[in-house]
Amino acid sequence: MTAPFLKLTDVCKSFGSTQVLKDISLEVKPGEVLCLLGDNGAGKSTLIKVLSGFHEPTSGTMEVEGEPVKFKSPRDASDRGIATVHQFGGTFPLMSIGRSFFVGAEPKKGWGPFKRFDNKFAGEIAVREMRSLGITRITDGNRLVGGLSGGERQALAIGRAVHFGAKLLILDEPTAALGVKEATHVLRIIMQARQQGLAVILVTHNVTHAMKVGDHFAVLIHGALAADFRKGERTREEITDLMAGGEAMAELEAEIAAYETAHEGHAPEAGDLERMLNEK
Ligand SMILES: Nc1ncnc2c1ncn2[C@@H]1O[C@H](COP(=O)(O)OP(=O)(O)OP(=O)(O)O)[C@@H](O)[C@H]1O
Repeated sequence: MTAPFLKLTDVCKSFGSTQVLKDISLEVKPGEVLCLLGDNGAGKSTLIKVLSGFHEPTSGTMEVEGEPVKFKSPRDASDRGIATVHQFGGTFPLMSIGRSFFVGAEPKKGWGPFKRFDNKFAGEIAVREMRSLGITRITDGNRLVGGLSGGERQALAIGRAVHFGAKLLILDEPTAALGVKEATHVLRIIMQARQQGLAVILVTHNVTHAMKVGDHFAVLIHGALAADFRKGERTREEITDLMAGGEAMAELEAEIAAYETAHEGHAPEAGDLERMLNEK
């Protein structure tokens, strides 16, 4: 059996007295897509930030390839092969494709004071990496990133991550702003990354997209892992219900809190509680 690339055990994250992540235990293996699902405010972004070194967990452990890790910065996470791609690809609209691809790691040509950015090389590599992800329409690395479609920008960002040695790709809502065709293309790129043996964490609200590419699913509700299951173990309706259930429970909790505030800290009586539950 393949060993996990990343393993979390009882990871918690609090900000002051607010506990945002509660005892998260999860793993993702090479060549596997883990879909992280959850409603707004469930804790998905916070979990991504913990995984990518922006936040340190308050407690719990993380292991990468079997070794315990403590990320002090995003650099530490990227040094371990964890790359996060955000919704719009995190690329720079006014840069050329080649320059954007190599930001922070610019290839140089010439020597001494004559050293300069090797534009031709950068453009060729960027175009080649995008081509390997199925983007064949882009042949000129001098084109501006701003002129690319949303899907092409995602491909550029993913190609860049792969080129610089990512082993785990974290994709944050990569299809959210895209049309159907572009979204399908991005899903295809995810499948390709998976085939190349990368581990992928796909964060999405879209159950249909998740079901198309996911091998493994984790649903967060109020910062806790409400469900963790593999492909085929739940139907689309069950997954959608789970996510919607989280929302309804949140409303109920808010009603109970409001009741307690209005009744000098007294919890609702059984009858009142039953009425609230029946309204859900
Ligand atoms: N720095 C912080 N300080 C205090 N609370 C925070 C902080 N960051 C996040 N939270 C809270 O943690 C909860 C989870 O937020 P998070 O952004 O992780 O959710 P999410 O699932 O990514 O939501 P969305 O899908 O809307 O982006 C929210 O209630 C949020 O207000």
